[in-house]
Amino acid sequence: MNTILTVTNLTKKFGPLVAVNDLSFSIEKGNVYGILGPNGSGKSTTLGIILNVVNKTSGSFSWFNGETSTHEALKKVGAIIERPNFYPYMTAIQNLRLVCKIKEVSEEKIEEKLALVGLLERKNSKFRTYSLGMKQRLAIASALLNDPEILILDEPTNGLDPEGIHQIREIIKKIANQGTTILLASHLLDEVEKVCSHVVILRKGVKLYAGPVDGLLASHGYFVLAANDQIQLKTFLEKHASFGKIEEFNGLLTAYLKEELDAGELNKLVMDQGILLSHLVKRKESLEEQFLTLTKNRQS
Ligand SMILES: Nc1ncnc2c1ncn2[C@@H]1O[C@H](COP(=O)(O)OP(=O)(O)OP(=O)(O)O)[C@@H](O)[C@H]1O
Repeated sequence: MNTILTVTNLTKKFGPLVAVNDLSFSIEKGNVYGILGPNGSGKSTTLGIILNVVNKTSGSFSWFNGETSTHEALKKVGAIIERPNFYPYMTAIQNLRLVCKIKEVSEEKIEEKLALVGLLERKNSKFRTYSLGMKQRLAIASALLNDPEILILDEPTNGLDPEGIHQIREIIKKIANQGTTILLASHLLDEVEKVCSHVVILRKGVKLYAGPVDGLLASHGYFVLAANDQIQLKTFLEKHASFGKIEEFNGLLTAYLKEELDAGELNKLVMDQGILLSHLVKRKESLEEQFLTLTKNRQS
């Protein structure tokens, strides 16, 4: 594995408030990571610490297996953690030339990066004439000028309209497909579900889950059922090893699976018991439902 970042037992306190609480996770090359959590869960603070703009209280983090100093490592990191800020009366291309001078990188990638974010045709327009979405896309182009190993984005679609949101998400996917590792903070479940391969879920600075988005989605799901003899059906399901919790609501039984079982197999199993189903639907919990379950179970 090619590890880009390792965070170990990271804690940040602001006075009595623990903004990040004993957080550990790692980032491997080529994946798209989301840090997901509601407002105030510690996402921006975590990004600030790994980018050396916020001091940690305890714990550690190490870039690229600790092969270089953090200062050197951060030259291989592209980050947008604030609202895009460029000179309003300068054009996109003039602004990016200035960024190249400041970052001491060559200007040769400017047009390529403007094309990547769909701004090549507007390269000679002044920054002040840009929409918020265009400003955000210019910020992404700017962060990519030195072909960083990893791109870090804090709430990249905040404040954008649906079209702007869609454009940014498509650009993030395109950048990821070119092999750049991405870490983004978001409070939007569907954003993480649509864009990320991996997720770290935070609540009040505490990690609730870290791993593949698919892993979180790979619960075995549940059946919603009704039968001619509901009591017999419930008794059968309670005894069957494939099922965990069984709930009854509005004349329907919800039976949560502990292992894979498809609807056809279940139908046959209950028919063999002489039970006739009048309702049979198999569903999976959405990421949102799983997220709510996770956070509900940990309420302090
Ligand atoms: N400089 C600071 N001084 C005091 N408290 C702070 C400071 N920065 C952040 N906090 C607090 O730390 C907690 C985590 O904030 P953080 O901004 O990291 O959360 P977040 O998940 O990024 O949320 P948001 O999306 O709202 O920014 C919050 O309770 C916040 O009020």
